[in-house]
Amino acid sequence: MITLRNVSKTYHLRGSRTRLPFASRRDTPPRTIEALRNVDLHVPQGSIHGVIGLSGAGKSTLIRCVNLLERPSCGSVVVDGQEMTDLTAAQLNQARHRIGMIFQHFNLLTTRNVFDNVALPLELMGLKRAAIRKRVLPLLELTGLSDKARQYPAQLSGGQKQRVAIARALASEPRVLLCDEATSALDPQTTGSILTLLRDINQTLGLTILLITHEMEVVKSICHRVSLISDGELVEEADVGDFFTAPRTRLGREFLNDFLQLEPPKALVERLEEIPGERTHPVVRLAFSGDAVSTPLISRLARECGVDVSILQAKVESIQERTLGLMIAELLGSPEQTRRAIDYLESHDLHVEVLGHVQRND
Ligand SMILES: Nc1ncnc2c1ncn2[C@@H]1O[C@H](COP(=O)(O)OP(=O)(O)OP(=O)(O)O)[C@@H](O)[C@H]1O
Repeated sequence: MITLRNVSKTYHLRGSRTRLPFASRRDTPPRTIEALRNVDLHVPQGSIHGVIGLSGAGKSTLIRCVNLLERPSCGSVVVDGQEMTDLTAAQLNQARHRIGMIFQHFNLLTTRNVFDNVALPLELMGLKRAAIRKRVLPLLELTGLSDKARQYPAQLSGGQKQRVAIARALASEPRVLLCDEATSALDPQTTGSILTLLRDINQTLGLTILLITHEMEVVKSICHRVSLISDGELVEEADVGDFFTAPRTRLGREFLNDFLQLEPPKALVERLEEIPGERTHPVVRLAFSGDAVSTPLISRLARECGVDVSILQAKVESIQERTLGLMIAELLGSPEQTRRAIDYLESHDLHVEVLGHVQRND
């Protein structure tokens, strides 16, 4: 439904030279910022795809390139089979009816009530008042705003404002919804209700959703797939369950550890050595899902490999329909025994990451 191929975006900072003395302008190259570099992304129809990254990584630029609010410097943007970069201004206007967008700060018109905010895109499309009513009323129902139709944005909570924005984005019956940090201004409970609404819309209307966020909670709650953006490049892409089990990049692991708060104790981290020695034992991070969650693997590990397991931290997370177990543990035994223990865990589909090795105290 959305395909970006080799998309780059460079901003040229105009005016950065005009403040310089005239004689030096010629010798000072214009400053440029490469906000996106060679981005490839495919979001299939009906899926929810999250792009997560730190501030300044290029998330907003990326999502704005999809509906050409930002025109890419090069590359191809195909939405619903249409190459967006080839369209004339009038064609682009038409194409944007098929691409709804919501924003962090809602962008509602303060002088219009809820009904009229939702009606706005339909008025711009030239629909008659009766046809507009026919579209708007079910949308107010869908977003839980039927009793707020005559209220103005100033009379609404943040969550209600975002519901209005969602209803407005859906008014032109888009095939795609772009969400630009849609829950970042909301408290956790309201965030939850907006995410539930987005998931319902995705399921009932089959709407394809591309969202950008810096919150792992958003990715965990509703996304099917996730991409990680860093310095304008997509550095990792995975199914959400796989990403939470075993992120492949250092940045991915940092996001996950921050979110799960699952780190070995600080005193232990200070003693961690990279290279194993004769008298060290490994500290491991284990991630397991599916059958492994309910299997007594740790006691079997002790029985079958002869190692003791000292659990430092453990957690069970629900990632949509999947249960994910996470643990940080020391494997206590000889180098041969702990090697066998890691092989045993991997053969039972656990993801094992050796965080380092600590000297034995005995
Ligand atoms: N209109 C612009 N002109 C010049 N530089 C820009 C413009 N918009 C964004 N940038 C720069 O491009 C880079 C990526 O910005 P972008 O807003 O896409 O990041 P982001 O990941 O959305 O950040 P945040 O989460 O803080 O909003 C940054 O270095 C930013 O300063």
